Amino acid sequence: MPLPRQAVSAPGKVFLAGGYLVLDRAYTALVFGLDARIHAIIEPLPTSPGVTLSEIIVKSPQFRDASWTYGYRLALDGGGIDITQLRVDALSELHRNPFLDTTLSFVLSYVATIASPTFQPASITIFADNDYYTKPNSDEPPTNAAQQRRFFDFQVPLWEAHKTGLGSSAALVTAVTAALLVHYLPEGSFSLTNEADRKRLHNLAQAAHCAAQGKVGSGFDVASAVYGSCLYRRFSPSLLESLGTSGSPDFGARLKALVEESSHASTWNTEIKKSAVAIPKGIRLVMCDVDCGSQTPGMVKKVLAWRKENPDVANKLWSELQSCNEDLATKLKDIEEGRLSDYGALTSCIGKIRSHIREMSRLSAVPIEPPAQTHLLDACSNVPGVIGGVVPGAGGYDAIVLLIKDDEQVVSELRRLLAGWKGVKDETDGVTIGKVSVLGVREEMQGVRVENVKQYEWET
Ligand SMILES: Nc1ncnc2c1ncn2[C@@H]1O[C@H](COP(=O)(O)OP(=O)(O)OP(=O)(O)O)[C@@H](O)[C@H]1O
Ligand SMILES: C[C@@](O)(CCOP(=O)(O)O)CC(=O)O
Repeated sequence: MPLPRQAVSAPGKVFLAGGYLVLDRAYTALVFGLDARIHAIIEPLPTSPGVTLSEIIVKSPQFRDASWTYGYRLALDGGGIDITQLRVDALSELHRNPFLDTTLSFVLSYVATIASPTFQPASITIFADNDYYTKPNSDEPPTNAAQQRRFFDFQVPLWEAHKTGLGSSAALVTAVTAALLVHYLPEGSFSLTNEADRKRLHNLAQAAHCAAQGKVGSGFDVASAVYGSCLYRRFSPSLLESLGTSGSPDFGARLKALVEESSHASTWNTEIKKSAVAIPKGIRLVMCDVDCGSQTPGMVKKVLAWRKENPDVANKLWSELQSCNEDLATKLKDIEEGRLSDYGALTSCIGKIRSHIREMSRLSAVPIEPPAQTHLLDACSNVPGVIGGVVPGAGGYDAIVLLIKDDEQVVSELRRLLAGWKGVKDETDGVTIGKVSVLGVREEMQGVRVENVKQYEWET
């Protein structure tokens, strides 16, 4: 019997408070899932009668040249499943997508340890909600049918698309991992609504995402893709140290132990508190995309080097920032649960967070909240109904996030302000921020979920 066509989706994120601090387990992050999701639809790949293929095809139809064909086979010495990207014809170029090939090799290696290591060929289609990438000429009304579809046709290759920083790779890895598990694990042995199974998904997606990135970050983006909005404390990076690379002897067994936490050494100490976060009724998040962009890895390195050289100053500043961040989470919950009604308390809390972040920027000489973003945040904060805003995550010139009264009038006022926004040139680093646009996304509490596959029928 052929396996059914199934779909899952995972949310993007906005990192409201705790950037950099969260790299150290002593601190936490306040992360919100967004209603912009990455969808993965998986189905058997039809083959001619009598033909056996070991092939998985992944397509991203919103982009040009975005089709990846993989062959798979059992590696020697328990090394898991080897994945090889195949050239579909002699003339086509091979465009690698490390997030896909690493995810395939990790998930199939894991499945092979608990089910049959022979996999039926499959096809996976990826759709990303439009706000993950800046729309070309987004101020102009869509001109053709392709651009009016639910999933916009960006008409460029993926590497030319401008990301808006919503965590596309983490949502992609999480959605594809979940789709493969739902498809290949024996019926009844995995469900996205079962807590223990979500944990397995989290562990596997974190391991694959870190391997694809070639570094172990805090993992907040994969955690929010799996669990949605949460207060997050990272796992110890040493957990992943002994995993080794896919294909190395006994990789499959080590991966299984890590995913299933079968020993003390492979038990994840991640903390996810969903009950500690809320965006109260009457308030919403708004993201404004700044068409510029920063180099997060370089910024992280510099901030960490500054902290290492100045531990006393840095730790004092980080403790103060942590308590402001905790205060913000508490105040949001207090409003949500009726213990506080004054949004002014949130405004002052956000003001304190920003002033600590600017101090960290100054001391580390890293443009976390650079003057151009200060100018933008201040102007937005003066719009009636805007409670306050920050540079999310690593900061820089990527985007800003605002907490506002949940009222269309406030969004319209913001759009009016930003339509004529002229960034000032930053004297320190010479950067002028480009166009700023309000994205359509807002917060969402729910993490990864199964989707009704019928909704994509007219897209594929
Ligand atoms: N729609 C898609 N289809 C296939 N692969 C995608 C898609 N969107 C993103 N990716 C993969 O994710 C990579 C982008 O990941 P990266 O970590 O650089 O960005 P991000 O996660 O969106 O950024 P940020 O952490 O700033 O939010 C792409 O190069 C590609 O490999
Ligand atoms: C700086 C850091 O704390 C956050 C980076 O966040 P973002 O990719 O800018 O959303 C790094 C990390 O947590 O891995």
